[in-house]
Amino acid sequence: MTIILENICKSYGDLQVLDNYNLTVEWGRAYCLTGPEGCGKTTILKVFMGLEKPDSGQIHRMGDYKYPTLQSAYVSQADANLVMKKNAIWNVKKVHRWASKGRAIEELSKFIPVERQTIPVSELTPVERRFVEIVRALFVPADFIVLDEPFEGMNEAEREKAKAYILEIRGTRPLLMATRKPEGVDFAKIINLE
Ligand SMILES: Nc1ncnc2c1ncn2[C@@H]1O[C@H](COP(=O)(O)OP(=O)(O)OP(=O)(O)O)[C@@H](O)[C@H]1O
Repeated sequence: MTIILENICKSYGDLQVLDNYNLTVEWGRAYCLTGPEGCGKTTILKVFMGLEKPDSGQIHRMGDYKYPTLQSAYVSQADANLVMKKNAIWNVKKVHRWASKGRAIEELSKFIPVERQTIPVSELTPVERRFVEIVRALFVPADFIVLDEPFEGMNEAEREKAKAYILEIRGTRPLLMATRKPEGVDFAKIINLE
C-alpha cells in the first residue's frame, strides 16, 4: 500500500503553509519530516491522516477503496491526546473499549513505575507523559504509525528505549514522524522541509 500526497496546498487565513507539497509513503518504509518551528510538519501529518482537509491537491490511498481514511496510531505533539486529570492507565485504556487494564499496566510498566500510573497525568514529568502517549498510540492495531515530536525532552537512553519499543511494535507498517531535531533518527529517511 502506498499513500501519496500530491500537490497539496493548505493555508490558515493569509498564511500559506503548504504550497503544492508532494510526499509518497511506501509500505514498510519510515520517513522523518524535519525543519524549523512552523514550517508545516504537523500540518502534513494531519493531512496525511485525514485530520486536516487540504485546500487543494489529492491524497491517494491506494488499495483503500472501501474506507475514506486509514487508521493511524498517532502520537500527537504536546500530549494533545491525553486527558490531564485522568491517570496513565485510564488514558491508555480509553483508546479502545476492548482494551484491558492488565495489558495497559503491563505496557506502561516498561516506562513508568506502577505507583505513578494511578496519579493524574498532569502530575507526571513531561517525559513520562511522552511515554504514556506512545503506549496509548501503539496499544491498538492501526494501518500506519504517525509520531509528532515523539522523543521531545528525552535524554539519549530514554529516546533509545522509546525508539526500540516503537520499532518493535511497528513491524512492517509505514511510519511517518516529524521533529525539529532528528537526533538519533537513524531508522527513517530524513525529509528536510527547509
Ligand atoms: N489550526 C490552525 N489555525 C491557524 N494557524 C495554524 C493552525 N495550525 C497551524 N497553524 C500555523 O501554521 C504554521 C505551520 O504549523 P505546523 O504546526 O504545521 O508547523 P510545525 O512545522 O509542525 O511546527 P512545530 O515545529 O512548532 O511543531 C504555523 O505558523 C502555525 O502557527
